[in-house]
Amino acid sequence: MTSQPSPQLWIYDTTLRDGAQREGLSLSLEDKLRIARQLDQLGVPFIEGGWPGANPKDVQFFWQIKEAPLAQAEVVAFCFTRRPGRTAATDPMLQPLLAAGTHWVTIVGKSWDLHVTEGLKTTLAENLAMIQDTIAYLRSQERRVIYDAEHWFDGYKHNPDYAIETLETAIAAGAEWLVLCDTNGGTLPHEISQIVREVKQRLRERRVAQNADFHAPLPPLGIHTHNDTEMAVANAIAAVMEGAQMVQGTINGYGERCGNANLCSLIPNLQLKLGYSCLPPEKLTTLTQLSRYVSEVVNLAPDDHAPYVGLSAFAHKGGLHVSAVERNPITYEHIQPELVGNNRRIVISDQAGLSNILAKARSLGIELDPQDPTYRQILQHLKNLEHEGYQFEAAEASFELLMREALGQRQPPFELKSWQVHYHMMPDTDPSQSLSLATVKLAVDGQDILEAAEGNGPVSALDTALRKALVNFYPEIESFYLTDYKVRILDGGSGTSAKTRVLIESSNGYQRWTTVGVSTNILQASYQAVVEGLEYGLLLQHQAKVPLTTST
Ligand SMILES: CC(=O)SCCNC(=O)CCNC(=O)[C@H](O)C(C)(C)COP(=O)(O)OP(=O)(O)OC[C@H]1O[C@@H](n2cnc3c(N)ncnc32)[C@H](O)[C@@H]1OP(=O)(O)O
Ligand SMILES: CC(=O)C(=O)O
Repeated sequence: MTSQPSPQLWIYDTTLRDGAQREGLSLSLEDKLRIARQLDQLGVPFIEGGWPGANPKDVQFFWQIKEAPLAQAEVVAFCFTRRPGRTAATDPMLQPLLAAGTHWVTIVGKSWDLHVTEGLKTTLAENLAMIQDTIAYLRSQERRVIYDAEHWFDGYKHNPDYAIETLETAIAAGAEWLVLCDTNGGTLPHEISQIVREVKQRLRERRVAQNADFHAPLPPLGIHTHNDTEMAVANAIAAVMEGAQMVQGTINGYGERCGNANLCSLIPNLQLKLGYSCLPPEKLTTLTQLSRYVSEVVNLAPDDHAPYVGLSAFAHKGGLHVSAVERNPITYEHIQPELVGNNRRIVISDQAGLSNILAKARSLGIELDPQDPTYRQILQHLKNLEHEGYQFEAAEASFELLMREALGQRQPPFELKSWQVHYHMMPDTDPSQSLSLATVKLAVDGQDILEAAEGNGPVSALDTALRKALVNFYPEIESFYLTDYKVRILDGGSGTSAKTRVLIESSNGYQRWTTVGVSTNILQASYQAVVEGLEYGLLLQHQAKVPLTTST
């Protein structure tokens, strides 16, 4: 039996145009070029680069792409129809569009009569003329045209005959794709299905009415959805199930208001669940990397809980889940994480069972004997510490140290004898000018060291004093730095004597690790997290990471 080839869908990415309409997201020219090249590598066939003429950056983007073309993707330039009362050939917006020099252009036009009369302040007939004139002019200039029917679904609900007429006009003028847009994002999947079905039927019926062949091909339909009802992905899928062949969306769902259809969810849904061909399968495995790359470039924290590509998308925390996943991953995973370039993670917390400990140990390179009572003891110790306020799911470095200690394989690089911090604040002075002084007394290999350092806060003074004391013994400490410092009050009801949790993220420039400290004294909690951060960094750096072994 021969298998059917997967039906092809055309992915149209609009991260660089509609994605950039998200509040709080701003792309430089360099950012746009970098993202375009990554999308090209991913195998996305259409990349909407921007609106040439709307701003200088978008004009430059297309120049740069002309200088150094992409490997495979079509870069598309976006624009609206000519304005009322002009001709396309003389409309100032269409000249920069042509100057962008792309093969494909996308023209957005009005479908909703209300928008024509209220938004454009023109007549329904003039709107049809704007669509016709603009597309025909661009065709005469040898451009291929994708027609974005703005507010399609709202327009169709209010005045279906007029909405259909706008599409007929776009077809007659030479549009090669008709993209139905849920611009306000308020449509639900069942409405999308019904309207797309009706549109196909009505376009065919009009052909018959015009004595044309009912079966003669119509331009294929596309879908462009917004997420105002959290339905953008579902709505795009509903349209595809009714025959839409182009799917517009953005990486990580960035976009105006609540965003656009998230391609990082949509593509795997279409390809892995519904059997459509969107990207080469080997490219799909780079989707997670691309999602994180784009969030890095746009400087927005990645959504850890994003389906498919989020850090937690395949993270297992509950002991029962981990136990089952260890036996067979499909028990709690809907796909293999590797298919989208993600990976399984086991989270350590008070929700853990022995399976979490064993799995975490394995990820550290140790095969444990499940019968060894030490692991039950580690689990109990972990649960007791979490009860006191520790949080190990965010501090895996501290958990590894805890596990090494329980296995008798922790070798602290120094012994603390004592430490003190003084905070010096003069009345009426700028707090940023105040100074803290820390002194630490340590022993390394039996040698006592006394060191002091100043800092603009007590934690920074303590951190600096520790480093000064240790740097002669461990010069690599100079490459360590703190990348994040988070404080959480655990029992606010206790006022100033509340218990505090401090999480510290450290880095050596190419690895990051997080440690935790808990105390009623914020300095003690910070000290604990700082010291474990230094110890873990040394463990990594020295490769003194002696493989752990079972103690039995
Ligand atoms: C659904 C979408 O996401 S569409 C894309 C929306 N994206 C953006 O708007 C971002 C880029 N936009 C811009 O930089 C600017 O808005 C520009 C350069 C396009 C236009 O700027 P301006 O000329 O100052 O106009 P403004 O932003 O106030 O928009 C209103 C004008 O657009 C016209 N207009 C709106 N939609 C259309 C359309 N589909 N076809 C033709 N003209 C339109 C209005 O009639 C109005 O024209 P008027 O000022 O002559 O009455
Ligand atoms: C074209 C577009 O971005 C929209 O209608 O939402």
